[in-house]
Amino acid sequence: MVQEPLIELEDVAFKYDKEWVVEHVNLAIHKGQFLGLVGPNGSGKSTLIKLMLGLEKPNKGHIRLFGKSVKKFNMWQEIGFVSQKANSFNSGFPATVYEVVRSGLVSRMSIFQLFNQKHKEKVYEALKEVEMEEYAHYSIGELSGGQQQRVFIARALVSDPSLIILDEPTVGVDSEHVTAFYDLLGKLNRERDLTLLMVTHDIGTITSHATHVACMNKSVHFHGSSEDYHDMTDEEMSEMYGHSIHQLSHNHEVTHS
Ligand SMILES: Nc1ncnc2c1ncn2[C@@H]1O[C@H](COP(=O)(O)OP(=O)(O)OP(=O)(O)O)[C@@H](O)[C@H]1O
Repeated sequence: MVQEPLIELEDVAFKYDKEWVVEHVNLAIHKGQFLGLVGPNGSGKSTLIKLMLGLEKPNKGHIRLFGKSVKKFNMWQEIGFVSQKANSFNSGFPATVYEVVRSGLVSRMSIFQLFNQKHKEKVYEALKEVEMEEYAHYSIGELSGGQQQRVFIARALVSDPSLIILDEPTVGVDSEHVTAFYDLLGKLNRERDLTLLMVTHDIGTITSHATHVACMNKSVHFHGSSEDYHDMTDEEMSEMYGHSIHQLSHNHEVTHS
């Protein structure tokens, strides 16, 4: 039996005002995939994520999560979200790493439930998965950008989601820690069978970690395996990214002109 996609977009279009920012998007993300969503600035990637999370409503088309229309979807504990703004705490922010991760459990609990020993174990399990156990009692603001993002992955993991969506999570992460961050995501994808959707500008890095790549510029111009993405010609790449971007080399590192 073919499994239903965890996320499915069918001919989705959206505009904030008069101009369409997302057009004719068809995209399916299946269980076990690690999909990198790339595209130039302003190409609609974050908007697409907002549509998937039900934060904006499409003007046209259909969005299904776990086989259900996003309008009726209520299993939000199945979807974790890590944003690019997560790592912006200053050093005085009054929460420990433990408290930040534990807050990921709140949506699962009724207001009458108290945090118990089981919840404590779950928090430590999640911290262990991101190799941040020994930082449990540090203030979140004391940590580096890369460490804070690991804590936010733990916060997303603590409610045992099937899917985590990340919107440019490496913004603010030192370049020497970016690879380790991608390695962690790759490990969670393979060993925990966690499905990942990640918006990123790190075109070179994402293709060596993600199983699939989707490139968008209002609509999706390419969606396939990372291997197929590597096989694209320079002409196909330039066409997709438009004239404001020059391809520097065939490993798909691009720069803006
Ligand atoms: N709240 C909003 N109201 C009006 N227009 C918006 C809003 N948010 C985004 N836009 C516009 O929609 C278009 C798509 O923006 P979006 O942030 O989705 O692109 P993006 O691909 O995520 O960009 P980036 O890579 O720079 O983060 C842009 O032209 C942007 O200016």
